[in-house]
Amino acid sequence: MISTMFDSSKPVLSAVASIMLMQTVANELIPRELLNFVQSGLSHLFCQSPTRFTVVVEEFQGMRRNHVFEAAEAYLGTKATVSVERVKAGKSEDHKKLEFNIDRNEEVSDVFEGISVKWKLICIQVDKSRIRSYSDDSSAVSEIRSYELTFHKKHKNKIFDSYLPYVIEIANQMKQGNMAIKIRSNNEYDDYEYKYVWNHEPVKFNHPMSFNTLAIDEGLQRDIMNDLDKFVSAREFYRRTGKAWKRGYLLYGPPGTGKSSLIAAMANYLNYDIYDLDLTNVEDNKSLKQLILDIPNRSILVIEDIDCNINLQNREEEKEVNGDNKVTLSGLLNAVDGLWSCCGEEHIIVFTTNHKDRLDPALLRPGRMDKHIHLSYCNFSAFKKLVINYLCITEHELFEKIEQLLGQVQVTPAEIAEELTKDCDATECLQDLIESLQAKKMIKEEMIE
Ligand SMILES: Nc1ncnc2c1ncn2[C@@H]1O[C@H](COP(=O)(O)OP(=O)(O)OP(=O)(O)O)[C@@H](O)[C@H]1O
Ligand SMILES: [Mg+2]
Repeated sequence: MISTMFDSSKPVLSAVASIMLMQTVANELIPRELLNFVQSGLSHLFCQSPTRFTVVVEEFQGMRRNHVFEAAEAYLGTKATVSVERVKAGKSEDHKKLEFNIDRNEEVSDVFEGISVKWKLICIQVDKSRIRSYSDDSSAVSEIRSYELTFHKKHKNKIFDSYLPYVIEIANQMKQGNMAIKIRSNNEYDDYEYKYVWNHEPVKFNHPMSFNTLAIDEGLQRDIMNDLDKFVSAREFYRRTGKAWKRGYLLYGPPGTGKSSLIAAMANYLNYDIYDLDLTNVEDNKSLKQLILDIPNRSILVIEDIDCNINLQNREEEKEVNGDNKVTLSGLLNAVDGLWSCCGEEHIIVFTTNHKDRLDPALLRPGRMDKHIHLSYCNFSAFKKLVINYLCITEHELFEKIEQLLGQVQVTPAEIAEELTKDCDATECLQDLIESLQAKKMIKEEMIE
């Protein structure tokens, strides 16, 4: 709840006298905590300058936490470390970084588009037995907290229309950035609904793959990263054009070329949660719709091996083959295209396949998946990246030979990674790799003959 207080311009003597008299009476009759609360409000009212305007942001709206309070708390935490002398620090298991909060009665100054504002955390101690408790547990609040935001009253509109929304937006971004990535899959059977749902307890996504460790062609990597950057900063574009803020990627290529690794790198780069959809656990199109609707903003929906996961190849036949009770390709396309056009924001959809040629043309049509990314066999630039990751070297006399062989045989990054993880020194690893590449080359030559 945000409430506002106008400043009184003139402290009036008689008013003060009345207050003193009331105070004496009140001391006798009113609980001390409530009195403190009233006193603090009154003194504030009389001491402020006539040009100031104050917005009070209370921690609770009825029984619920106030989102503006939470946003202010997160936003001011970062400001506090530079502008006040005492902060509170904390970190929970779900968070990647430390979080800071300002302490009670601390003031934090901020400047927004040339407007100076002041925030203050007001805490009123109360006896738990005398107030309605905000939570059931024994650590129920024993103080009433609120932030007071004070500024020149001529900036009232700007503060309401731009500054407070800005604080909320920044707090949201910080919250997203600080949350550890989670992965969910639809492998939890709901005994009441008789179907699989997203597992309630998400698993922490600890995959270390990043764009620094992913070994793909440098140009391709730059292109993908630019595409992701453009996507996340395009809120205004999507709003203006009325398009759903989502982007679809089709990753295709042989096994072991890094499709799943690229998904992990994307999730780590964007800090998005992963929703790994197993189509074999989806009963019908209706369940699919529900699963997709349940995916929150800033998530990546992954459907791996789309070609062999389910019979999605031929839409003409799908009615006869699947009837109405199964997931069909059009059901999938409608769920992805239709639903997300009206619900949610910042969704990325990734399909992977080893056989792009087996996919229904409806999936490949321009505009369906925004970007088709071909992950292929290892070239020399990708190899050098793998060597840096696995052997921590950037140069070696055997590189020339390897570069030559990589131009002659097809080998996946996964196969090279396997050679480089052998328990031996760099030279031995590279020699073993050369031998295996030469063996591949011989097999290839024999097949041609
Ligand atoms: N481009 C790559 N960069 C770094 N490591 C890679 C790359 N490709 C594969 N690897 C290594 O090989 C392993 C398997 O790769 P990954 O699972 O990403 O392949 P995939 O293309 O998804 O294969 P599949 O088609 O079988 O699902 C990874 O765990 C990683 O160690
Ligand atoms: Mg994979």
